[in-house]
Amino acid sequence: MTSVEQGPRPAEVRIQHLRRRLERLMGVAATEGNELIALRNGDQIFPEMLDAIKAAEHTIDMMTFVYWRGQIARDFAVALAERAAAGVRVRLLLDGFGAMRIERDLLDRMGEAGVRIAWFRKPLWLSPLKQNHRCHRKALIVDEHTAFTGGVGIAEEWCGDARNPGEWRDTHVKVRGPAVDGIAAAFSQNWAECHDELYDDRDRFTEHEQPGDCVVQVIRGSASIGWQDMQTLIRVMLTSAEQRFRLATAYFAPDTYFVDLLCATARRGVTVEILLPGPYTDQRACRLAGQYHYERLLEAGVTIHQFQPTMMHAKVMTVDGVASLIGSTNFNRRSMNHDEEVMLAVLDEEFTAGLDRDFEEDLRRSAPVDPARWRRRAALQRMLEAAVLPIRRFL
Ligand SMILES: O=P(O)(O)OC[C@H](O)CO
Repeated sequence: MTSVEQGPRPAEVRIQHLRRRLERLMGVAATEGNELIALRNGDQIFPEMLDAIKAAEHTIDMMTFVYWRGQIARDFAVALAERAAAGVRVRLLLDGFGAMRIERDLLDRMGEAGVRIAWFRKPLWLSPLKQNHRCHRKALIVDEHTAFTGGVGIAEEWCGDARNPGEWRDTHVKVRGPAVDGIAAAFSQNWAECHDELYDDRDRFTEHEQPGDCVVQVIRGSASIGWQDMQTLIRVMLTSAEQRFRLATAYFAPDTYFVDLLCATARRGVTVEILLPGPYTDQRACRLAGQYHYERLLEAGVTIHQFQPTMMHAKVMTVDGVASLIGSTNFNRRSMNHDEEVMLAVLDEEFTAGLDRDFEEDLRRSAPVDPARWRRRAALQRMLEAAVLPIRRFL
């Protein structure tokens, strides 16, 4: 680890060191020549995804944790069904828990059009041991050369531009280039568990072009007992930070290891900024589990900001303005221990600067948690924080 006292090194040197560190510790080669476009909120995300689906000529693979209701849920179903009816191979992988609220008629319509739909670990069909391990990845891969991943779910909550509580704040990314393979593999890994057919003659397996400049490593997290790759990835990013570590997450409920690591990172002089949901969150127990740790984090110098206009649902981390993580992983035990996840490690100053600008814009619509006021919080709040401790490993 480089000590903060040594001062900043040129960005390209840090990027190269971080790249090699990640490649050797994760065992996954980074790819070059990727074009990445960050998409902010449903207004940008959904039209891009739907346009890509409508332009598909060979294959569409889509996986999602949330597939709920609303016009956007219908728009996706209609677009997928239309392409399947036109002869494109369309595969849709739905998490058996997260997508339970999908409307029956949409499933029927897609099925009749030829969309191959598979359910990942439908709760009642499984042993209790597997039910805790969900498919939380969000990925869309079109014609093997364009992919999307990030935080978005397919539901009306994600529509709009985070203007009010009905429009959640999220970030997704559109990827072209060799990194698409890693995202496609995240789909294939989970699809293989649920379906006999892994590929067919509509998969062309053609080479990727290099349409951009981004270096990207694609990391998959899988349910396991013991230490997980997703934990290693975040640990490397935190321990590599020399100046600034930023985290935006929907669900903040880490184990004590990661709380300690955040504190240690701040204590060695790195600016650690955390952006979390404020008054609007759909999982209060998870928020309480995270709030249990606020006092220690604030004492260590970590700043915590709560997003005010609506639910903050993005899953983004940036390091020193040179590298970023974006994907499906929340900063909680569920993402780091229990669920299938996919995260892009992007080693690129320009892309990271865009995410940092978004972060700063979000901060302007957030309220900081004041350490002195937090220490004086109500006894009831403290009791609620303690009350969720027994279930925190599932949050
Ligand atoms: O799990 P996420 O981060 O995809 O968010 C969806 C929520 O679980 C819905 O409650």
